[in-house]
Order: sequence, then structure tokens, then C-alpha cells
Amino acid sequence: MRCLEGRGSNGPACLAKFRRKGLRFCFLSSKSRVSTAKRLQKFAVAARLPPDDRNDPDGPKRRAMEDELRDPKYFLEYLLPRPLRLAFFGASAASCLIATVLTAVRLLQSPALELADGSGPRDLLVNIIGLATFASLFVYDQQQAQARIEERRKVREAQIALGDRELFVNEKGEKMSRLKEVNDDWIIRRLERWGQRDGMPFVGPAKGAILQQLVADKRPQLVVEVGTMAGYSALLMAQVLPPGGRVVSFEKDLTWFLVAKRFMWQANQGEKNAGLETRVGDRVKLEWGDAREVLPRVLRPGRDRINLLFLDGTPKEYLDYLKAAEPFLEPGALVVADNAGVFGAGGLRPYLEYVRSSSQYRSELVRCKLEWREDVEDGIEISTYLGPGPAGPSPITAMMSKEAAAVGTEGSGSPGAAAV
Ligand SMILES: C[S@@+](CC[C@H](N)C(=O)[O-])C[C@H]1O[C@@H](n2cnc3c(N)ncnc32)[C@H](O)[C@@H]1O
Repeated sequence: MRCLEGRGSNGPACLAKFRRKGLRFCFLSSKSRVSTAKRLQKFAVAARLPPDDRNDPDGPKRRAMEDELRDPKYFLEYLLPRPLRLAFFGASAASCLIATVLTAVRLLQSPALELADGSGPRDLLVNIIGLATFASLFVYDQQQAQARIEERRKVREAQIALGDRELFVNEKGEKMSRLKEVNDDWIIRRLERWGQRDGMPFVGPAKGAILQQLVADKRPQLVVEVGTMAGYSALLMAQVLPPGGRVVSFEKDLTWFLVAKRFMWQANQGEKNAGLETRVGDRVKLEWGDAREVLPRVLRPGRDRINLLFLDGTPKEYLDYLKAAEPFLEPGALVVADNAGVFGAGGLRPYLEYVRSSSQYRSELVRCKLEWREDVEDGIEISTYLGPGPAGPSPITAMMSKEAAAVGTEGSGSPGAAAV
């Protein structure tokens, strides 16, 4: 916990100290076995992000730096090399030009014949359109590249000013700059700054601390997450996994999927440079697609047993995610649903009714604040999967659950075994 509280000025020193002692992550104390909602809530309050970014005179520079991380063009650039794009546009424009000239020459040589059968003018038009299209794409790409070069220059300057980038002289004596060794903590701090500034729906440090504590206690071999976004929660969970553990995270939005891929890659660099064999980013496997369809295809029946399922996608789909993942849940697995407070009476209602009334789950709400907001109450629903039982809740249980929700007694879920 000291480690989390010290994320501001003394955070790196604190983390280095823990690492020297061979600890991957450290919480308040080893005897802190967090099992009750109250304890988890206390934990969340203590882990709040220090106000190191508020009234920051370097704010504009930080924004310039982080804009790099938000622009999807950069992620496409990262995956699709520009030389290939230019070669394709250039070659296509050149072949259209050649075809245009050849068709024009043919038309000039035998105008009567070509005009009679109609193919000459049509070919000429098609080739001219192709030429115009590919030439425009070529020029547009060049212009975009110039704009990006300029933008990157500004980003580099901002990174140097903020200490994220260092200057060095290469073998040829040229002055160069490079990003400092980055690792998972660096990425997490960056994402927290971004999240706080723009109110991004990352799980945030307070709920993130609860999540980490659950993972640290549960020691899961397989964590499945629905809703990766930039990979903030996936990285947090990966940091505290036991040896051999992995996180499989599903994201349906391609841009976010690529963003998260890049962050996972970056998160590995510090550890790679330090010569470490196992890296936090490697423990996260990202899957692109709607989790409702992709999850049952990606996990192997009988082999992949989920020990912790974290749901943070579209609220009204939570029940579908759970149903898709249920055949893979290990008895005793934890199912953690974010935003059970803010969406408890809305999109999450069918999900909450299900886990609170089903005999297959024991469920409770851990109240906490919404990420980045001290004035908005939220909560995480933590349900324990008890194993396959009778199909679905009894009508009485379902009715009691509905009544309880109607009078606003949302909270400790009814242990299904007692209710049936
Ligand atoms: C609240 S954000 C997740 C934040 C992330 N867990 C974190 O704390 O950093 C929700 C994400 O879920 C994704 N999503 C929504 N519905 C999904 C689905 N059916 N399958 C996979 N991803 C989904 C969205 O594209 C979005 O990126």
C-alpha cells in the first residue's frame, strides 16, 4: 500500500526498493487478507491517486505528449509501415498512368473503331479515375506524414521536458533522443494521468487497488477480462498474478485493441532491457472481437478454467458475458462486475438480479467512488461462483430480489443456497 500511496514523488524510489527486495508488488501488509466489503472499501480510499497532476504548470506539455497515445493514426502507422503504403499507391498510380497513355494512343490511332465498340473511352475514363484516386492518396499520405513528423517533434520535445525521454549521441556522433526505459508502472502512471484529465472510463486507482487485492488473494492462473480499452486494468491485474498466471482480455473496438497492444509492448521494454525473463505485458493476451462471440471460441473447453472473471464492457451485456463464460468458470471463481453502483438500476439490473438470486453464486456489492470522481458513488459486484447447480433462480428468489431492488436495498446479495 505504501507503494500505491507513493505514486507521486516517491513512488519510483519506493517501487525500486520493493524490487530490490525481490517483491513484484506490495500491499499494506502480508496479513491483510481482505475478505469483507468494508475492508475493501477502506483499501480503495487509501489508494486514491495523489493530486500530482492538478494545477500542473506543465499541463499543456503533458497533453501534447499524451495526444500521441490517443491518435489512432499512430497506431495504424505502427502496424502498417508507410513505405509499403507509398509503394502501393505509387505503383497503382503509375500503372494507371501507363494504361491511360496506352489507351489514349490507341484511341488516337483508330478513333473510329474504338469509338464504335465503346471500350476505348470507357477504359480511358476508368484509368483516369484510377490515376486521380491513387495520385491523391499518395499526395494525401505524404501530407499526413509531414504533419505527423511535426507533431512527433513536438511530442519528443514535451517528453524531453518532462523527463520521459533522454538525449544521447550515437556512434556516428549524431545527437539523438530515445524514450527512457518504460515498464508497466510507467504505463500505468501515464494512463492514470490521461484518465484523470479526460475522465476516461479506466477502472481507476481506487477500484484498481480492489481488483489487485482480489487477484493477489485469489492467486488465479487464468483471469478473463471483458473490455480492455487501453489495457489499464489488464496491466494492474497482470502485475499481481502468481507465477504462470495469465490475463486474457477481450476488446471489440479495433482502435482500442491496437492501443492496448502497443501499451503491452511498451510495458515490457523496461523489464526486457533489465534482462528479465518474464514480463508483465507478456502475461496479458489480447483478443479482438465481441466477447459474447469470441470468448467461447478462444477458450478451450475442459482445459481453460477461469479463476477470476472481470466484466467491464457494455453494462447491458454483462449477463451475456457471464453466460458465455459460465461453462469455463472454475467452482470458487470470482466474478467481478464494475460499475454495479452507477448502472445498478439501469443496464446492469438483469445481471445483478441474476447473480444475487442464483443458487450458483454468492454475491455482494463493494461500494466505492466512480473513477476520477469523489462525488459519484459507484460499486463493484463481487460474486463467487459456487459451481453448476439447478438451472436458474427459483421464481420466489427472483421475486424477492426484484422487490429488494425496488425498495433500494441493493447491497448484500442473497446467497442462493439459503434462498431456494
Ligand atoms: C469501461 S471500458 C474498459 C476499461 C478497462 N477495463 C480499464 O479499466 O482500463 C469498456 C471497454 O469495453 C469494450 N467493449 C464493450 N462491449 C464489448 C464487447 N461486447 N466485447 C468486448 N469488448 C467490449 C469497449 O470497446 C470499451 O473499450
